[in-house]
Amino acid sequence: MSSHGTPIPMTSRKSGPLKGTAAVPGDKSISHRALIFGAMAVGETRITGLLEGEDVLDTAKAMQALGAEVTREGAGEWTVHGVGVGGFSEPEDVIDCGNSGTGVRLIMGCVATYDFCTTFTGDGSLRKRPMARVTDPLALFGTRSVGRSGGRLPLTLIGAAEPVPVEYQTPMPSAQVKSAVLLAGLNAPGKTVVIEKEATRDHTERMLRGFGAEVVTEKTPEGYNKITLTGRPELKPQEVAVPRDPSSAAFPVCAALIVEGSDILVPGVSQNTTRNGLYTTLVEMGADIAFENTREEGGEPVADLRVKYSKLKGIEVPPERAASMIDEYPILSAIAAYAEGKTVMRGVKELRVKESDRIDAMARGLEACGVTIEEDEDTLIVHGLGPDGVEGGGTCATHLDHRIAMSFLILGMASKQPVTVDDGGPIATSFPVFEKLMTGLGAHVTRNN
Ligand SMILES: O=C(O)C1=C[C@@H](OP(=O)(O)O)[C@@H](O)[C@H](O)C1
Ligand SMILES: C=C(OP(=O)(O)O)C(=O)O
Repeated sequence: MSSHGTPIPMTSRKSGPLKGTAAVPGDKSISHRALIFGAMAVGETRITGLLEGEDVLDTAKAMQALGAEVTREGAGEWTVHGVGVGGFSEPEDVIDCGNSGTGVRLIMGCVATYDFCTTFTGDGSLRKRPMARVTDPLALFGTRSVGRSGGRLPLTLIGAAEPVPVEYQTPMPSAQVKSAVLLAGLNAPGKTVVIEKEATRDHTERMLRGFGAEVVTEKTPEGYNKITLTGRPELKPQEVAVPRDPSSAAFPVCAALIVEGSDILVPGVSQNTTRNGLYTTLVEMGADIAFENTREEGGEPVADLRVKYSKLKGIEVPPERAASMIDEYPILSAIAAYAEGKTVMRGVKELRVKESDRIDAMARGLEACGVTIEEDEDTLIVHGLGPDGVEGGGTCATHLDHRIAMSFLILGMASKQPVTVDDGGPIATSFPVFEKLMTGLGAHVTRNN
């Protein structure tokens, strides 16, 4: 279900060998940022390959509400006439970010250092997610906020009239929190500093440099990342070619690994070390993946992945890898059911505050499909049943979470009984062509009404 629609139950069942090319859509993180930075540049930014998923479309609307001109020119082709740093105007209505944590948290950063008021809301999932992790550091700039208990949406930000620059160490590994602080720092004088203990995706830093801001990343003596941004730059419009999304690529890649006889090509998968933890993990599990034609696309290192059906073995995923594959744990836990032995995922408590509590959602759905799991606050362990051992047959609750929906639909492509999800609608937030793309490879996935 999208923010306001009716649920769309979907079912997948044992599929023939998957063959062909899986060209997944544009990267969600980079798409949000291309629109936001375009809106803050002076002049016309051109974007190609933009992900036209609901999350990103909500960010496009928000940029319009703040005064930028955002136009769709063709499939994935967009232009943004930016207003320059300091140029946003007070939105006339509530900003609805739908299902998107990235959208709402980055846009909170954008408006935090403007002398005006912005009210945010979102769908039933987003209204449950914690926002104090962003409003706390924004308060250091002088921004005030009033939200529901626990800092939940709907929430109003009263921007700082005379912002001061900030130095902040993020208490959890979060690119959204880091980015919110850096974005607020754009309209503050002087240098804003963010320190992160564990490296998280670095698209904000890379792209802001591309738009002409001064952003310096150094290592502290303890080995932490220290990012220093010089405020009030003039951002120059760019041509942004959005690379494909490695988090979406994970679904056809993992499907090919568990569906017998599969052999697919997944072009342009990011090798950015802040994003590619899943691929390292899959290789350790014994996946037959060839990384071909390594090159640069849209400022990101990418490779074409040739993926073949593989006998997987369970492993212990190093906790320090978590940030680089945080959105991929649901699909990893699904295919871990097909491995020999157990797959241990520790240091993953951030999964509990995503679109759903992803540890709980995966645990309950896997159990409904005959898989034994163990969990605690920060851990998920899946006991693999081997390539032919997964029963399936469950109906899995997706809790308005696209990655949970897609993970269970992939699970059902190799299980003995079909797997149903109660609502595949949220898939449109990040991967609107999922069903078409998977069907095109030979997978059996259908809507039930
Ligand atoms: O900055 C981003 O684009 C994102 C950061 C991550 O969230 P956290 O910052 O909450 O870890 C990730 O889960 C999300 O899908 C996208
Ligand atoms: C966590 C995710 O997104 P967001 O936080 O932007 O809602 C995701 O896409 O898996």
